[in-house]
Amino acid sequence: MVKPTFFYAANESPYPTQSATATVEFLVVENLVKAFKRPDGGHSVVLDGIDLTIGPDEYISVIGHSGCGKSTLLKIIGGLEKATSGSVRLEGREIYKPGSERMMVFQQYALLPWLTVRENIRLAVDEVLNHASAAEKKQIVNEHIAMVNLTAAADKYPDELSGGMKQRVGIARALATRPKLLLMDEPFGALDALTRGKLQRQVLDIWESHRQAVMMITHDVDEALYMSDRIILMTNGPSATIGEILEVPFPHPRNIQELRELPEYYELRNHALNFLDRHFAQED
Ligand SMILES: Nc1ncnc2c1ncn2[C@@H]1O[C@H](COP(=O)(O)OP(=O)(O)OP(=O)(O)O)[C@@H](O)[C@H]1O
Repeated sequence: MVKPTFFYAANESPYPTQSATATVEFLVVENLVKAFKRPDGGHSVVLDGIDLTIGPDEYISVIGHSGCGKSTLLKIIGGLEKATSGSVRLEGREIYKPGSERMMVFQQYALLPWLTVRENIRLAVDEVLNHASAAEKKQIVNEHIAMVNLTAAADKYPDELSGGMKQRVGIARALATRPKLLLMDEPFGALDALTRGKLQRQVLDIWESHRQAVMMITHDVDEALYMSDRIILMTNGPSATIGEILEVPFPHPRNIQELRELPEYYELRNHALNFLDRHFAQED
């Protein structure tokens, strides 16, 4: 795929406009269309021709204006929603229902309130890693509780936890089942700036040491630049598609303060913000 040069004339953008090809094909989305039935009997086309290829250890962010279809795309990849046409293949196999190799983390934590932190994570591990021994499962649960710094809160119930702690449980729960693909829908969206920064760092630490494919929806360009390898910029709905894909060339592990010193960081940031402004203006 085309590498950004960072300095280009306005009409000579080096960024691809429709599709991206990762070096190794892991997840392949091809000509994906999603239409919802309207109450008047007609159809609203939400996603119109999404083409995307993601590698097995890539961190991808998806950005676009509210309502353009980001969550719908994530749900189709998660198997929670069916495509109207087109295909989604994971390691060559068509996706048509949820599967344990794909785990989702939502903005609202979706924890079971009558179970403790440990029990919430254990339940998911029991469901997915059913061939592991009891001792192995216990170790996996403890390891993931420690990864997100929740050992001291392991026996607390969700309503005894802060929002950031609940989100850490949701992330630990998803990671503990060892999915090949982690799908996160605005995972830090409900958190205050300080908690958000800490949790972004924790998720990056985990990902940098246990690489897997991640697809994360965010509204925050800085978050996308800090965390991901590529940023998918969606056009506005209806009939949204991929407008551009930005490659983020900074090596991991990343340091947010160092990134903020780089002119390239601001080139990419401005490019993404200008893309969003342009599309917002078109909608008006
Ligand atoms: N089950 C459904 N039935 C009908 N329309 C739906 C359904 N789910 C989503 N939509 C519509 O599809 C469009 C895209 O919704 P979606 O939630 O995917 O957008 P989004 O980009 O994730 O938005 P946001 O950033 O606000 O979360 C919206 O117009 C929404 O109303």
